[in-house]
Amino acid sequence: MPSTPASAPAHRPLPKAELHLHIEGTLEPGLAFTLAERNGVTLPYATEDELRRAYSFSDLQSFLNLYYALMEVLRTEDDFADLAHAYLARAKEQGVRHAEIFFDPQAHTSRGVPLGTVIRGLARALDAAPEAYGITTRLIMCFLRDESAESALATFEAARPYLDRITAVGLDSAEVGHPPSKFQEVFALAREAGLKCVAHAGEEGPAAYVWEALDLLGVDRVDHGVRCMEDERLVARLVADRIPLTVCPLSNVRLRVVDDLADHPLPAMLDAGLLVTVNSDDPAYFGGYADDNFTAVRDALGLDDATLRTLARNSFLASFLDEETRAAYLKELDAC
Ligand SMILES: Nc1ncnc2[nH]cnc12
Ligand SMILES: [Zn+2]
Repeated sequence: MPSTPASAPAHRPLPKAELHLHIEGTLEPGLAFTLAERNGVTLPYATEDELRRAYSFSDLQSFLNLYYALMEVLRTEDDFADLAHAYLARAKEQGVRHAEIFFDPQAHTSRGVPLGTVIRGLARALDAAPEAYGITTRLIMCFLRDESAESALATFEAARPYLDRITAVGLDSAEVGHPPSKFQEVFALAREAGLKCVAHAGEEGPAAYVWEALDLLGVDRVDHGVRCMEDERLVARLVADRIPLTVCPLSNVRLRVVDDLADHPLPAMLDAGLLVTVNSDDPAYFGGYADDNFTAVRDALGLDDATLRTLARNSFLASFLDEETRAAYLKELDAC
């Protein structure tokens, strides 16, 4: 059972950017019960402990089933603002200076929660973040790949009034059987609108999906991407084009993408020259936030301080920050 750290790391964490973080995946059991009570929702678990005992996953789908079910408690603008505030407070303790945050609009609109409620609630917390937590943020709107291409297109059209709040579009949810090619049209529209593009690819799905994300969706970053290591030509392409990969080590263990953290391909990915970053994915479910992932790979893989610094540096290099802010964060890292 995951044990979410109750307090800040004992050491002083390196300044870093979090680039792969689903805001809905930061819903801790305590907040889930608070919101359930506030909104008159009955959860199918009697206590927080009972809920935590459900956090034992056999694959991505088994996690997604619980992830979508718990979203039932998120109903109002205040709920989304509280969720984001809770994440930002944790992120600050973990040395996160910049966060590029995914949200899943279709998982809310399909339950009758208007898109504007989701975006306004999140935006309220993110607008307060520089002053309240010393964290800059961006929002990334993800399409659920196990929903239809038409649903993604309708979601993008509904989001047009809010595009000034959105930096990029992404692609997540159940990967196998839902290749990036299914979403070519909506990604083309997003690029036309000036948005950046990212996609989950090569988590459970094959290296071929990473090729499609690059060639058909024109992604600026690949989320997860660990299975690129099965295709030498693909690794060469990712290295040559300096395409960042947002790797999530604790997630990969919990969702059985790797058997054990000690077997994680992260060191081989770094050795291959890939622009790798370390991130937390759904930290409430996978047992750790950003710095917990850094600490876990340090301990399991024997990474030295220089390598951890490279990972922190990569996180800023791979971000969608403007050059001036990026340079300021890199300077802060160098001085740390
Ligand atoms: N690890 C993951 N992979 C795909 N979709 C997700 N949605 C939330 N977490 C995810
Ligand atoms: Zn993810």
